[in-house]
Amino acid sequence: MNWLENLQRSFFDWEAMASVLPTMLAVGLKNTLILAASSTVIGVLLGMVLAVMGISRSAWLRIPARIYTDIFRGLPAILTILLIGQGFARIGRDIFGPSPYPLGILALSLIASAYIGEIFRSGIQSVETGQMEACRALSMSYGQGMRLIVIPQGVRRVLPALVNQFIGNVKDSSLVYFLGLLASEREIFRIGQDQAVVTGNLSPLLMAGIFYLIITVPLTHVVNHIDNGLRLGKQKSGGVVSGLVEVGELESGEASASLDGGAASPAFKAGSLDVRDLDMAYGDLQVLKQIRLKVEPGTVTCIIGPSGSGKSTLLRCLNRLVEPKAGDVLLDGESILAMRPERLRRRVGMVFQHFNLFPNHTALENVMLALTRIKGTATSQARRQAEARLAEVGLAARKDYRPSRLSGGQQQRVAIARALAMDPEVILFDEVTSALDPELVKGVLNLMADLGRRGMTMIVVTHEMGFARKVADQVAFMDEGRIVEVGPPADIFDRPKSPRLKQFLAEVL
Ligand SMILES: Nc1ncnc2c1ncn2[C@@H]1O[C@H](COP(=O)(O)OP(=O)(O)OP(=O)(O)O)[C@@H](O)[C@H]1O
Repeated sequence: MNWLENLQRSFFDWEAMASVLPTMLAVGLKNTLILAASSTVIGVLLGMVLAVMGISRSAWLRIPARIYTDIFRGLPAILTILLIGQGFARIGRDIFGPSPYPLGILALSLIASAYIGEIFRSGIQSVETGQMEACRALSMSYGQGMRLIVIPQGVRRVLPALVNQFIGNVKDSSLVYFLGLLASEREIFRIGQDQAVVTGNLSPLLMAGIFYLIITVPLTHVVNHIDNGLRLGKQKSGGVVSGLVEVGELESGEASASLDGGAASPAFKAGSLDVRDLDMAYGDLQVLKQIRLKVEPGTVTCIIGPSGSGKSTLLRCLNRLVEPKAGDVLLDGESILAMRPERLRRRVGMVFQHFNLFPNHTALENVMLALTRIKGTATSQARRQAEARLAEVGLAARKDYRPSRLSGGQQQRVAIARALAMDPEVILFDEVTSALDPELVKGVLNLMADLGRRGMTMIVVTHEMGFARKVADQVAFMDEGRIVEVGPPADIFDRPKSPRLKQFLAEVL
């Protein structure tokens, strides 16, 4: 039993614990939190700068950020603290007085920023490229897209990792004691250690350990909570759609509602397009060759063809998500190459295969965002317009849902409402049903057919031959970067001329 008593005296000397408790609370806890919080705040600010430098296209920014990160992540924390705290002690005393805190905080911040910069950088780079594409298609500049969508999304994703970094700073703050703390500025560890010398046992240090756990354990639970919250999103409206059956029912009901509502809706200010000898290459790979295509106002043009024939690339040239190498495209007689891309994209909207909705915004916010931020529409008016657009696509009741709570078909209809809200003259649809479950395809195609009937100029890259035959005014067949045949659907599907189109139809029909 002797060893048990020994252990008890070493670790559980209640009197020693009770005597150290008030100092621990009043001095240690306060100072530890000051050290950890200030170094985390400075670390976050520096880290954000490092992250932006780290993803910059300029090597002059990227390389210094890399070197900084390698140094401060590679050195042991205690070495950095001693080098900064003692190396700059003289200057520190002249500027800040006798307290070693400012230099300690600086050292902790430099270390933290190297980690936080990497956390931010990976967060920002983990945002899908489609998000930036959607921003650009909504006529945002690169800077606006980064500021409004990509960086906030990246930062949200790494919030849990940032809380972990704060926990790291709480623990690393104990190293500042190596710089020799004033009595009034001792942090948790130093108080525990000093008192352990007085009492001759480890109980005050165990107490210090308990204090660290009191700070860090609840924080790890906060991390989990934040993580869950961010993943699920906040549900603003009352009803939560659950179960496949319900989603399926809503899908068909809402789709037909959109058709009914559509008939009464006003016509669009449809534009014309004239594609003239367009060439485009990715490096040495010639992807578009001498493309010529005329699109009359208020008509639907479907582009069909085998995979890799250049359909998507042609579409992307039309709103300059990629730049053609030669040729021109006239929008209502005006060269799109002479326009600012952002200006062009207000007039030529786009809907993507993978929707590219902004996941941290509700359906309504997705539709409103470009109106308020890019077009400068007043919030109340933008809200009314966005609600009307969502009603048009049959999703008025889902306006407060985030994309993750919507079915694929509903998400795609929100994406169509988002494109419509900009009042474009032309909308480009890039295989918008390819990523949908078969039972959801019909609702989206019905909506598109409805838009076509109401006079929207639409260019639709599609594998849905039934849709092309029924809805298109003209169908263009592409192969190996060329438009091989173009004409009314009846000619293309029933009287194909070229052997290549005949072969393609034989394969897909
Ligand atoms: N960003 C890119 N960089 C390099 N090559 C690319 C890029 N995007 C597409 N390509 C190439 O350009 C060619 C045309 O691609 P595109 O996506 O336009 O074809 P598609 O007809 O739309 O095909 P799919 O029906 O499979 O989507 C393909 O050979 C493709 O590999």
